[in-house]
Parts: sequence; structure tokens; C-alpha cells
Amino acid sequence: MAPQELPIDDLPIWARLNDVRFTNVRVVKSEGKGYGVICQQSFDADDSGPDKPLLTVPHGLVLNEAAVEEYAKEDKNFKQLLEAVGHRSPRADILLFLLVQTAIASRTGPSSTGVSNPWTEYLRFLPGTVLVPTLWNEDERLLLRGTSLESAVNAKMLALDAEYEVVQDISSDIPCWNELLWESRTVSLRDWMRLDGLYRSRCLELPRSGESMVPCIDMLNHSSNATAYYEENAKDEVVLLLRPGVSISEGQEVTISYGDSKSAAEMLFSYGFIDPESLTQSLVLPLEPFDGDPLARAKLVSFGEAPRVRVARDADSTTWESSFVHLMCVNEEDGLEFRVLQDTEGGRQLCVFWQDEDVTARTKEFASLTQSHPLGTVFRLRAVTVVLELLQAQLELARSYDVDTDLGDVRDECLEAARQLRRIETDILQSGIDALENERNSLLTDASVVAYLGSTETSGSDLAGEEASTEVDDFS
Ligand SMILES: C[S@@+](CC[C@H](N)C(=O)[O-])C[C@H]1O[C@@H](n2cnc3c(N)ncnc32)[C@H](O)[C@@H]1O
Repeated sequence: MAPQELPIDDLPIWARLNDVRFTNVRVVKSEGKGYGVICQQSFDADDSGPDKPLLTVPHGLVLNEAAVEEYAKEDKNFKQLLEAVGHRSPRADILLFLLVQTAIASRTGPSSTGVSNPWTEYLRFLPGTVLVPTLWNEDERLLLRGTSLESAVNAKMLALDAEYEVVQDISSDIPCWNELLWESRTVSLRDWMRLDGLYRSRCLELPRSGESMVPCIDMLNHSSNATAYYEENAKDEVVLLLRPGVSISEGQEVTISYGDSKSAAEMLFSYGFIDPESLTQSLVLPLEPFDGDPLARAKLVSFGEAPRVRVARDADSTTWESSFVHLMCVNEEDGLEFRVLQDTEGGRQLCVFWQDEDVTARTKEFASLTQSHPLGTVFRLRAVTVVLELLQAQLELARSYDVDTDLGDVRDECLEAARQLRRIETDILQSGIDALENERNSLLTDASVVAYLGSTETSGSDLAGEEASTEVDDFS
């Protein structure tokens, strides 16, 4: 049972009680964006400067990993909970703290577990839902089929489910938390997902305090022509300042930038909207090793992170980048070798060798490692072919879904965001495919590729896909 939302008109009282200072700005409803911050009286550029913040938030209200630790010192029950479930990541600790605050605000019975904090009440000013796709309903999530967010959102939903289960399992063994959280039914998986959505859409990277949530600063909306920015001052307060040279008129919204290099998918995933003014045109797709590649597992383990391909487009060109594809496309016959070695403490370590050189620490550098090999252009052609086929398959998938039929129960904002994402991504995919086809055609005329293909009597199209990696005899 979620705690009751508080009206935004009560925020100034909460702010006064907690020493948050608003100067000539206030939080209001902002058309189509939830709340936002507006200017109450015109400011010109001369009225602004680091000593004239529009908003000042005391350091003690900043919610980050260290603040959760501090809170645990005041509440021994929470300390026990944090020790049992926490310390997995700063984000997970903050979510655990917020889950407890939600429970405290929702309880109706006499439980004395959990100590209130300014965040207990502040949470009640925050929106009941956020338009991030993990909080979309099933019909709405179907709108993402064939976009780069389809698998990312599915994976995130599974991860949230698993995180929640861990919290539930472990905390139900602690009687006071079992009583407050589970027997009193103060929280649910939906709350965990909402808190994750709130965290993702409202956390900031502060220069000294790191990844943090900051009350009231988190009421500022995004614009690619932002008028303000935030920073930490000498007292570690978080202050909102007008950008140099900016004037702002009465009633005008004050905005910050959520980052100017985020792709449409990242914006939708993290904030639940796509900025139509953004100039960043990029897309990230997951990449899987070839089916049946006997070295696939070793390649994945030694690479150490989820393999991806990134395609980016600007006014002049479309480029692609994937560290994994260059490792994926070489084999034992080419000079790749994995050895399991024993370290001095008796542990076993997977080591990677390329042309007999230990490159265990350089698995992200296979583009350059393979480039200097006599067959460097052939390796490049394999990588280009793999990426080209991935983009072609993704474009075909994106075009195979018609988001305008069989819509089901979907909100207009979700439909519009999904359409926008699909439009942006199909354009990037098409220009990526054009660029890769050009690169492949030019590689196919390269003398070393022609000689190589002649010697193996392999046609250019055989360079693609599984054969390129697993059936290495085709290349020897
Ligand atoms: C940090 S909060 C800003 C305050 C928020 N509007 C609220 O009601 O609490 C970020 C959220 O505001 C909304 N938002 C911010 N900038 C926006 C924009 N330019 N267009 C649409 N929604 C925006 C999105 O819902 C986003 O997840």
C-alpha cells in the first residue's frame, strides 16, 4: 500500500523545516512533464553568479551511499538490515533505504521499527509513477519490440525481480522487518520498481558526493538549451546556479541538462522521454558469440562485460564500434589461445594469448591487436560482416512490427515515445548498414583479401556469420 502523495503546494513548508532555500524560484505543475521549477521574477545575467544560487540544499539531505551508512548509525534495526541485504552497490543501498522509508510512511499499525527522516515525507511529494519502460504495462512494453530497448527492458525487469526477492528472503528472517515490511504489507514489488524508476530518473552525479539523490534539485526538468546547472559549494551544499550570460523571465521554466550524449534509448530507459532536440544519434545492440564456437565461453569470460555494438551517426558520417567483435572473429588457427594458469596462491586464472603474447589484460584491444597481423584486413572483413548482419537483422525486426495495430491498453505518451524511438533507430540502422556495405565492398577489393579468398577458394559471402568464426578450416 503506497503512502498517500502530498500536494506540491506543501513543499515550501517541508523545505523551510529542512533548511532548503528557494530564491525567486518555485516548484509547480509543468505541462506534460509532471512538476518543474519556474522563475518567480525576471533575472538577468547580472543578477546571477556562484554566490547567488536559485536553490540551496544542505549536505545532510543528500542521499547517497554514505548517507545511508550514517542513517544506519542512528537506527540499529536498519543497520542489521543493511548488513544482511546491503553493500551490493550504492544504488541498492539507496533503494533499500527508500523502501524502508516507504514502509514507515505507509504503516498504519503501532510498529516502532524504522526511524523517520526528512526523506520519509519528501518521498510523498514524488510522482506515484514514472514513464520509464520498466513501469510500462505489458501492452506498452510490446511497443518496444524490434527496438534496442526490447532486450534491455526485459533484462532489467528480471534483475529487479531478483533483487526484490533477495531483499524479501533475507529480511523476512529478521523479525522486526518481517513484521513491518511483509506481515503489515507496507511494500510490494511494484514499490521496488517505482523506487528504481525514481532513482534512475532523479539521481545525479555530484563532483564530491558521487551518485546521489538531492531533494528539490530533482524537481528540475531537462532541456538541451538548459538555463541552469548544479554544483557543490565549499560547504558541500548542492546549489542551483544560472548558466553564465543567461537571463530568465518571470514564469519561465528553469531547466538543467541531463547529459547531451545520451541516445534516445538511454533517455527513454532512464527518464521516460526522448528529447526531440537532442543531436545525439546512437544505438547500442547486444552481440552474441557465434553459435557453436568452441571458444565462445572463454571469449566471453576473458572479455569481462556484456558484448555490444554501438552505432553512431552525425551530420558527416555513421560509425560503429565493438571491442568484442574483433575477439569474436579470431580463432586458434589465427593465433588465439586460451590457457588456464595457476597463480602463486594456487588459484586458477584464464589467460589469453594472441600470437604467443599474453594479452589477458588487453581483450578490449583486439581491433588494434589484429590490425597489425598480415591477415588484418581479412579479420576486419569478418568483423564488418558480423556487424552488418546484426544491423540488417535488427532493421528487419524493427520493420516487422506495426505499432499502430492491436495496440491494447497503452498510454498516449508511451505510444508516442515508442514511435519516436523506432523512427530514430531505423534511420540509424539504415545509415549504419549503408556505411558497413561500403566498408565491406572496399575491403573485398583489398589485395590481401583477394589473395586470401583466392587461396581458400572462399567466396566473399562465406566470410559472414558462423562459418567465419567456428568453422575455422574455411579460413585456413
Ligand atoms: C528529475 S525529474 C524532474 C521533475 C519531474 N518532472 C517531477 O514531476 O518530479 C525527471 C523526470 O521529469 C520528467 N521530465 C524532465 N524533463 C523532461 C522533458 N524535457 N520532457 C518531458 N519530461 C521531462 C521525466 O518524467 C523525468 O523522468
